[in-house]
Amino acid sequence: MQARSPTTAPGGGGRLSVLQRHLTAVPLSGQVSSATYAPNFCYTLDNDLLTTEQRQFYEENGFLVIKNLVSHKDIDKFREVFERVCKKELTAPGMVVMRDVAIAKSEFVPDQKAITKVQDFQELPELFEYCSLPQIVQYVKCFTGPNIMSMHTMLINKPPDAGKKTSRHPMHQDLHYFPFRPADRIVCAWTAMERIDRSNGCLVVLPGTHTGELKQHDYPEWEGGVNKMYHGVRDYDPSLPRVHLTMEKGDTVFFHPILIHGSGMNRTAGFRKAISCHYASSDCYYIDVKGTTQENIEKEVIELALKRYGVEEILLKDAWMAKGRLVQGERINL
Ligand SMILES: CCCC(=O)SCCNC(=O)CCNC(=O)[C@H](O)C(C)(C)COP(=O)(O)OP(=O)(O)OC[C@H]1O[C@@H](n2cnc3c(N)ncnc32)[C@H](O)[C@@H]1OP(=O)(O)O
Ligand SMILES: Nc1ncnc2c1ncn2[C@@H]1O[C@H](COP(=O)(O)OP(=O)(O)OP(=O)(O)O)[C@@H](O)[C@H]1O
Ligand SMILES: O=C(O)CCC(=O)C(=O)O
Ligand SMILES: [Fe+2]
Ligand SMILES: [Mg+2]
Repeated sequence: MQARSPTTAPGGGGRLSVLQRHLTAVPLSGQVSSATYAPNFCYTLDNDLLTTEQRQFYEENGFLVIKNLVSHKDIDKFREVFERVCKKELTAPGMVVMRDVAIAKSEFVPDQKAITKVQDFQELPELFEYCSLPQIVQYVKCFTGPNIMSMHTMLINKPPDAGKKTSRHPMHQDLHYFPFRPADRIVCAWTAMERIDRSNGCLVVLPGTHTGELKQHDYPEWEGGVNKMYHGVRDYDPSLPRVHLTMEKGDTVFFHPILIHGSGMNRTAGFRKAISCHYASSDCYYIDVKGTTQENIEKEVIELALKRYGVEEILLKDAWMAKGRLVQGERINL
């Protein structure tokens, strides 16, 4: 097992509580020397899986790519299930099948290929299997701790751009959608279902932005239209370095919910596929987003719930409470 050496936390300020937490840190199994403590780590928890270098990388950058984590066999299975969902051979309560706005608002008769994403598949065991894969969950635990809930599930099928650049996903922070905290105990696992690079719209991240605050999000002013609820960060420093994550089939990136990220347009003829799950520690607690920057997304979710299910008087947190599922450990608050 590797010894954890102290490292410098990014961002600087606001680390007092983190420090206090680590002053009472438990030594890692088998070792009692001070080298086993990680006094300045706050975005990762002590664990037996990540190397010091991997922990340090996530602490500083807010993401970590693990190569070849999901087998091609599993991915091929998820792809087949997705195709059956598109053909309406499979369905599940709460699952949302979404078309790209350019297709949804055109005269084009949509076939199965018109689907841009399937969301909330927590009741479809054939896809939810992804969220329970032991090799994913063991990494998730390094960020959330042992009580793990899946909160948000997506299979993204980024279509060939219809010419209006609507296949892009604007730069955003996932925490904008989440009425639960603390942010550091939330993590997304996102697995490439094929080779993904700049040509088909890979993930683009602004390393280190996870140390910042949740920012105001609105619809970007894009001429060609924007997909429903694809809010973007109103303003971020455009001079910040961006990293394009080229990934091979099965590679998985774990990232922090405050990390600013998006994805580019798909310039190829293929449908770029990725599957993802956002996890949170069940120790997280719900917050009231009234009076915060998240009020605008709550309003849209409430409107949609009314339109789709006829439900009134719900809060953003009620929607999340309904779709969260325990993956490991004990369900505590969420
Ligand atoms: C960490 C989380 C990050 C994220 O998840 S960000 C993205 C979150 N986005 C969502 O959750 C949206 C999920 N999608 C949906 O709820 C539905 O697909 C959506 C957009 C409401 C459409 O619902 P359906 O009833 O299935 O579709 P429909 O064909 O009957 O159309 C109803 C009205 O909606 C419009 N629509 C359909 N797809 C759209 C799209 N992609 N973007 C914008 N508008 C869209 C459609 O044109 C129609 O509008 P109208 O009523 O004719 O004015
Ligand atoms: N005009 C724009 N306004 C807002 N966001 C944009 C704009 N153009 C691109 N983006 C967003 O920036 C991110 C990455 O875009 P970027 O231009 O770096 O990559 P790309 O379009 O995939 O590839 P390339 O740079 O090779 O054209 C995506 O999230 C995309 O949605
Ligand atoms: O383009 C993608 O696959 C990522 C989309 C994304 O970041 C999101 O849905 O939150
Ligand atoms: Fe995102
Ligand atoms: Mg571009």
